[in-house]
Amino acid sequence: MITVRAPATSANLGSGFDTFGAALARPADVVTVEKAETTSIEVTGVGAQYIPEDPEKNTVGAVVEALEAPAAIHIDKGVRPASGLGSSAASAAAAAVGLNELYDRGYSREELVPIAAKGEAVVSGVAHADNVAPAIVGGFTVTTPNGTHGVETGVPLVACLPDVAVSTRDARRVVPETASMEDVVETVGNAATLTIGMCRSDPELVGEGMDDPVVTPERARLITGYDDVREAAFEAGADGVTVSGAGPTVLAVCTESDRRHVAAAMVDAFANAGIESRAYQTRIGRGATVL
Ligand SMILES: Nc1ncnc2c1ncn2[C@@H]1O[C@H](COP(=O)(O)OP(=O)(O)O)[C@@H](O)[C@H]1O
Ligand SMILES: N[C@@H](CCOP(=O)(O)O)C(=O)O
Repeated sequence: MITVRAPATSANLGSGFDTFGAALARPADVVTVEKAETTSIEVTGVGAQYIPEDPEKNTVGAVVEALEAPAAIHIDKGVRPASGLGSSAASAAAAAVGLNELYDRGYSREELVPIAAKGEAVVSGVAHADNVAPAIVGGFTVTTPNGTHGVETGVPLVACLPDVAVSTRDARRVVPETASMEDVVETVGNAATLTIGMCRSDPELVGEGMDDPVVTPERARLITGYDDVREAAFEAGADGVTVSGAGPTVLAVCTESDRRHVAAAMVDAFANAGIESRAYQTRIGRGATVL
């Protein structure tokens, strides 16, 4: 029997749609896998009532199939589903790492990324790998069809999760199909700035590179109170604010000394908009860990 903890993740980080991702030090899913003749899945924890135990519908089922690794699987959810915090990816990433070891398949962490991404196609229709990559590899990751590259960093973050659900499948429908050259140039500049910021563990530079004129404005419309929460976070000292993944979590980057104030300001702003929320005071952390 093998138990793996895989972290929540924040994808896109504004300027890196379907490409950038960051592992969060908390929260996380804990997945236990044990060899079995046929696959069974049991889910407990946060939002378990909304998660299918049918292997055809759960993200870990696609991983079992890809690795040809039938197992009795227990998922203890720490990452709420439909959160924008890579909930579906956390389970898939933990299962990929656990089953690879259980069946001695010999894949490297980077090689497990496209395998775990097959689970994302089950829930959102697209095998986007920007959540599973940091959940498996850790740190800040850049994932393209050529593979995943990551850097370790401990940049402080606040992930403020409002008490509403946004499904990634629905939120992908509002993504524009085209962008102007002006917007492309701005996005490339911001993405490059953010990447240098991550390499230097510099929250100010990361925040400067988080803006995106194409996808985020459309996604933000799906989150009641977004503009006020963003403004409140900046007033409390945040260096950058964006939608985490497909939302509804709002992600802020800041210095460690400002993190508590930023978290409180974001929760207050959501409350003023009539929405309860929970702010995770966290940082960029490690990928999946075998316990
Ligand atoms: N192991 C799993 N963990 C979380 N959600 C899962 C899992 N398997 C299937 N799902 C489904 O995936 C959807 C949540 O995924 P998604 O919309 O991508 O949100 P998130 O941003 O939290 O990953 C829900 O409909 C949920 O039932
Ligand atoms: N790039 C994807 C990321 C979805 O992240 P999630 O945490 O909301 O599942 C997208 O933006 O659709």
